[in-house]
Amino acid sequence: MITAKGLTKLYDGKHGIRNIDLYVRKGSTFGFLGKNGSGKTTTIKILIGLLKPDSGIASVGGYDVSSDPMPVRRMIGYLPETVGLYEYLTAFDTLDYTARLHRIKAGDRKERIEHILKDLDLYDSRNIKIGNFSKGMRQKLALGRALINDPDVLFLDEPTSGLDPQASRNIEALIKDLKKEGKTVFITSHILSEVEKMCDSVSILKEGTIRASGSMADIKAKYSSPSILVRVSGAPLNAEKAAGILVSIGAEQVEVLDDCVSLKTGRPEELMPAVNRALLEANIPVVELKRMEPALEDVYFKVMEE
Ligand SMILES: Nc1ncnc2c1ncn2[C@@H]1O[C@H](COP(=O)(O)OP(=O)(O)OP(=O)(O)O)[C@@H](O)[C@H]1O
Repeated sequence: MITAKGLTKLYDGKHGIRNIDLYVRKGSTFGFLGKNGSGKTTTIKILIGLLKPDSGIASVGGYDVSSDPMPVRRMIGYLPETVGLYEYLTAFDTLDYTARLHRIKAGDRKERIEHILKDLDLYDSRNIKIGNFSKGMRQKLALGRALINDPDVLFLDEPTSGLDPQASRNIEALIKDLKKEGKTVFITSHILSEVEKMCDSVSILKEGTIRASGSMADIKAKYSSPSILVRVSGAPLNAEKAAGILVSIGAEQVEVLDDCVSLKTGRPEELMPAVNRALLEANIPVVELKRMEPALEDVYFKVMEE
């Protein structure tokens, strides 16, 4: 649905993006990760036709973004990183204004706007001026604006940035619903736990180039490994003691976390009986012993270190 080949855009011969290749499957949710200034917004702006690349090609829904921008514009919705809303307009009028810009017919406009306001849980606030809206309400309304033309593809630049946990969770749920409706969603975010829950695949940018890409499962398998978590009683002394014992039986990357010891291993099932046995022999009571899956955060920091 979204493809990019060799996208390069340098602002001053140095900063920007270099040779970006992307592929986002129709109906999937894609996470685009990277530090501040790594080039996420630049890439999004090129993909939606707001910025011309120095070289490379991008297409959305099979249409070349540079040479065929109109069908691309019709099929996309964009939530910018910085949301600009008119403070003196109401929520309804904000969406009405955007609907008119999209030339949505007068007869369809009211129904479409009300449908979106209900979906976003903003219907009761439809006649309130934006100047009185909280940050979470503004973000939801901006998302509503991006949805007004019922786009097949959504580009969301940091959709939950600066929101409280409840507002973030609401946006997250909305994004999951969009995926269920079959929409393709391209998200940038610094909140890795959210990306992990929402996205099917990710690319990680560093200094303008992609350093890692793949499905969530593939990228975790490539850049991280599962771990074993052992909770012992009698912490902290026993936890420290347990860590020493685990190192002595050949465990790697052993870490003490309060009353738990974590160790990374590519073969947790094989190692778990040996861990249990060694701690029992040392008279350290094991309260819990379980396999932990790698987190996207582990992958991200590993890629950043390389
Ligand atoms: N209009 C511009 N003129 C000059 N340099 C720019 C411009 N826009 C972006 N840059 C530079 O290009 C690089 C990439 O910026 P970009 O905004 O794409 O990063 P980002 O990953 O979206 O960052 P953030 O996470 O902070 O939003 C940065 O070094 C930035 O300073």
